[in-house]
Amino acid sequence: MGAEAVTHHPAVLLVPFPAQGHVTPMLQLARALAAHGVAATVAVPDFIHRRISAGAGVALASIPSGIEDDGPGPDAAPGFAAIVHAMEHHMPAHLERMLESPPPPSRRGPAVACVVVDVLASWAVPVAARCGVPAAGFWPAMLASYRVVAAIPELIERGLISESGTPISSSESPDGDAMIRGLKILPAQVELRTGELPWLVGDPATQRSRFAFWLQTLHRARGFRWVLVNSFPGEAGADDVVSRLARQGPQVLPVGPALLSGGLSGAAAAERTKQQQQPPCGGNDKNPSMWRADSTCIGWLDAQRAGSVVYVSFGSWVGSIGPDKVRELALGLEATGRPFLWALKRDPSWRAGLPEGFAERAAAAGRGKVVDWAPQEDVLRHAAVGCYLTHCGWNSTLEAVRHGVRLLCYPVAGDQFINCAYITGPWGIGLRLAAGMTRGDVRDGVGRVMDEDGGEGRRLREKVRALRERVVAAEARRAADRSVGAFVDEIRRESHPLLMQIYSVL
Ligand SMILES: O=c1ccn([C@@H]2O[C@H](COP(=O)(O)OP(=O)(O)O[C@H]3O[C@H](CO)[C@@H](O)[C@H](O)[C@H]3O)[C@@H](O)[C@H]2O)c(=O)[nH]1
Repeated sequence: MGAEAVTHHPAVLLVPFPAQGHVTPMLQLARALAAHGVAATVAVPDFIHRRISAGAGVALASIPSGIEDDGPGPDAAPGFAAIVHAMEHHMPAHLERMLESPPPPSRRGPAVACVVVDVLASWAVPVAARCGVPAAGFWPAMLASYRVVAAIPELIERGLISESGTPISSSESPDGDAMIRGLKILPAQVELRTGELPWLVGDPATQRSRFAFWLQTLHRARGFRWVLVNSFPGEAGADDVVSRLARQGPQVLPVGPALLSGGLSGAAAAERTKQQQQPPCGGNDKNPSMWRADSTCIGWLDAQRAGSVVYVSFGSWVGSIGPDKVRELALGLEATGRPFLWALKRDPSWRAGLPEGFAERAAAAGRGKVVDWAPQEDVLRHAAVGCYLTHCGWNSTLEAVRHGVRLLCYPVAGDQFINCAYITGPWGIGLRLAAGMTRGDVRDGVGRVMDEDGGEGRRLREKVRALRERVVAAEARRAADRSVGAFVDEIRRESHPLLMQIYSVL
């Protein structure tokens, strides 16, 4: 059987975790790889495949998941347990068939030189190993949060957490909220409590199962030759973290600014950098969204004063903060007297807390707008937006930095506490709301972030603009581009004409 000649364009199959905050950066990574001559295919579960397009230069493949598509809005997204079940029990056989089936001659594609697996989609690592294809990890979040997860064995060994991930009280911290700073896992100026570790989500049973998920992920991550991280040089302590991790295992390659530039290299990146240095409102990057964004948002923003609007969103994949907090947030927004745009899922667990007639009242007064799903990148680049009240998801954080928007943080789960610690600590680009969030906290927090007279708001704005300059700077982009290039060179060297083949269309 004569295999079709393998060109010098190695084929890479990318497998994201199926949530918006993971699919978006994986598509950006695919574009960055394509810009380096890679034939990139992103393989997503069927229920996502139906909703998105990959963009020029990148192919999209569908993996049957066994998950029913329940509806058009973000409220219909499957939960963590359903996703894990599909990933562990339904999708592996399909991926294996994809990697192993000899394609018909008419649909033959190039050999798969590498499978790039979202660290949270570690189910694909054993599949790649069975098929003899090397695996690289992709961490779509900050390097620091990767480091905290990678430190789980150390945290257990030092007695800070139990074998099931629960924080342990000690004489130094009787409440069990010991600072992990002393372990130098994070830079000294970043404060994270053990109660804010990424697996402590939900009730104790959920926390234990999340921790078991992480242990399994860490075990499988040993199969990675490289880990590509969606970080950037402005991340305090990043160099130290990279060298610590390199001593432990896979080569860590920070590729963040390349993703921010949408996968451009060379002259194109330089041109984009010039555009980015214009005031916000300039760019035109598409954020491939799983749901249709409310098209009236931008017109509404056009009618608001520059820097006057509070944008509120808790991302795509965060459990509800509960009706009481939603209510306090709504009343707090009203109490600010400022216009607001709130992306709030139609899911009853989020909407139940809204005071009766809240959205209608705000709309009638021309003061506020509540939508299911906003065109977030376009919103954040709009001159009317002066503050983003955020859950601190990593993509949202990057997007706010990219467009120079100050943050008011209400982290809810996972890596969001770590991101928040950077935002409010070393970067100084936002403030944090108290966990007990009352309407007064919201009113005062928004007031402080947007205050121009007292200086606090001005200081935050200067800091976010300075960070933005560092992140979009040509040198930062070149560094990320070099990381992507080095990775592509390695897989190009290692790829072999007789490696497995995949369907070119799948
Ligand atoms: O109305 C909306 C709301 C969100 N978005 C987009 O959705 C993405 C949300 O991503 P992110 O801010 O990272 O939040 P999540 O989707 O909740 O992401 C999950 O994955 C991230 C990456 O691992 C983690 O940092 C988060 O904590 C985790 O909740 C961003 O690109 C937003 O622009 C919209 O387009 N419209």
